[in-house]
Amino acid sequence: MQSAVLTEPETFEFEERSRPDPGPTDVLVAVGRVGICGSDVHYYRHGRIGDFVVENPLVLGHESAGEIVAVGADVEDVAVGDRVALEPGVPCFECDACRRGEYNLCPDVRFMATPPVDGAFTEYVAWPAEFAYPLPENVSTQAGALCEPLSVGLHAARRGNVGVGDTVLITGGGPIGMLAMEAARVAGASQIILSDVVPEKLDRARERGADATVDPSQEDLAERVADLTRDDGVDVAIEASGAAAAIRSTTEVVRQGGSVALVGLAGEGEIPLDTHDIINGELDVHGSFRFRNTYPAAIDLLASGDVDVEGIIDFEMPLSEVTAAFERTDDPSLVKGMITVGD
Ligand SMILES: NC(=O)c1ccc[n+]([C@@H]2O[C@H](COP(=O)([O-])OP(=O)(O)OC[C@H]3O[C@@H](n4cnc5c(N)ncnc54)[C@H](O)[C@@H]3O)[C@@H](O)[C@H]2O)c1
Ligand SMILES: C[C@@H](O)[C@H](N)C(=O)O
Repeated sequence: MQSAVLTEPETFEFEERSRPDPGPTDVLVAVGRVGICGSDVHYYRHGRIGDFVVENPLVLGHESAGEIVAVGADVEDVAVGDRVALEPGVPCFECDACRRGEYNLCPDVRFMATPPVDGAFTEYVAWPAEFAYPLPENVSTQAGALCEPLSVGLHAARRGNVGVGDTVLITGGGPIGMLAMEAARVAGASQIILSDVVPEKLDRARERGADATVDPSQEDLAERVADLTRDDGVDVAIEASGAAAAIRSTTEVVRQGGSVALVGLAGEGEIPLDTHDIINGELDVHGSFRFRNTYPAAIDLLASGDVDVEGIIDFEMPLSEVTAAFERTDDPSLVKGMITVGD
């Protein structure tokens, strides 16, 4: 099978590898679609994300879906021919985090496209059947692949305790912010404000249902939020930009007793937050790391049509053009690129 392998920064090489053999509890999936995530682009450009360093050739891509072509001897719940979305993080099931049910926090998680675990820019992937979720007929393979960033959004909305009638500010209109918006809406938010510094992202957010948008490079975010909320502040802020200024602003724009979900990763880990705002206002500030128990909900929401993920896709390109596709993601007006593998 053909695999696109990152051999050094900004270099994909195509390698002919043998198809993996599924273990007894695995499925073998013919990959159909793989989204390009910001972390893939970061590994491509820099060869590392923090402590995760690409020391050996690595297959990127962790937003994937495809069709099962073989199953291990002990697999019962899925079958050859099923189209499935692959949840990319497989935890150990033994550590304290796993036992608490917080399997996204498992220190031994094997997460696709995170060194040294290969991802899905390849023709076939063998993956535990438990982490392969069948897609109903009306959910496309593209949408199946985007269950992954949708899951990040769903987890953020859960971590931020978004509830019925809430006003929610989402900072950042990349794929995570756009899909956090979908998640906030289905969690019951009645007013969603999205901020970004790229005008096309703001247009896109309004087209996708944002009630108001703010460009913090052109106007004062806290003032706009005050205007939009009768000086109250938002109930929940979901930070999905990773920009230091946006992270800092979260505690200023949330109402007393409101909550903040921090998703975006800043280049620098330490960002000053106003602890007086947090203490005096009894703000709940939550980290939101990847996701847990979201794929079934994501697929149900896609099948019912309650959320849209396909509308964030700007382009699809074949695996053979993976380098050009990665280069194209530099355009800040684009939200999501996708790789087509196979037919
Ligand atoms: N916590 C997690 O589990 C998790 C998972 C996936 C991604 N992330 C992180 O979430 C963030 C968003 O991911 P993405 O893929 O959507 O990234 P992205 O880079 O595509 O989107 C970020 C958006 O933020 C905008 N932005 C920049 N400065 C801003 C500001 N001051 N105010 C508002 N918006 C601003 C950018 O224009 C861009 O549209 C990244 O930091 C990423 O590393 C975290
Ligand atoms: C969660 C996933 O999308 C993210 N890029 C990560 O590697 O953590």
